[in-house]
Amino acid sequence: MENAILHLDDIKILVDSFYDKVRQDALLAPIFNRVIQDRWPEHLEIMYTFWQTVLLGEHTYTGSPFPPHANLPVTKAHFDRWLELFFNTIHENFEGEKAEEAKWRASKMAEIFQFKIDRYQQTGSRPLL
Ligand code: HEM
Repeated sequence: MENAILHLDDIKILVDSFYDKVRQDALLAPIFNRVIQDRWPEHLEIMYTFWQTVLLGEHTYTGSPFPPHANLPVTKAHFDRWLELFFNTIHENFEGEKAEEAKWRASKMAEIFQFKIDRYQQTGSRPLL
C-alpha cells in the first residue's frame, strides 16, 4: 500500500506534520510553547521514538508518557482539538492498518490522560503514576 505507515521515515512525516499543525493552532500552541520553548527539536525526537515504539514495535522510547501532562492547564476542549489535528494529519498522509491503529492509540491515550488530569484538578492529589 502506497501510504502505509511502515518505516521510521513515515513516523517522522506523521510527527512533523502533526506538530506543524499544533504550532499553528491558537488553542494548543501557547500550551505547548510555554513548556517546550526552544526545545522543539528535542520534543520531536522524543515523539519519533514514542510512535516508532507504539506503531512499529521498535522499542526506542524509554520515557513515561503521562507525567509531563499532569499539571498542564488543559480540559476536554484541548484534547478534542489535539485529536482533531491528529486525525486530520493521518487522513492527509496515510491509510491502512497502522494508520487506523495510530488513531485508536491516540484516542485511548487522550482518554486516559484526560481522566487523570481531571481527577488531579478536582482533588489536588498527586497522580501515583
Ligand atoms: C491537550 C493535549 C496535549 C497537550 C497540551 C500535550 C502537551 C505536551 C507537552 C507540553 C509535552 C512536552 C513536555 C516536555 O518536553 O517537557 C508533551 C510530551 C509528550 N506527550 Fe503530550 N500533550 C497532549 C496530548 C498527548 C497525547 C494524547 C499523547 C499520546 C498519544 C501525548 C504523548 C506525549 C508523549 C509520549 C510525550 C513525551 C513524554 C516524555 O518526555 O517522555 N500527548 N506533551
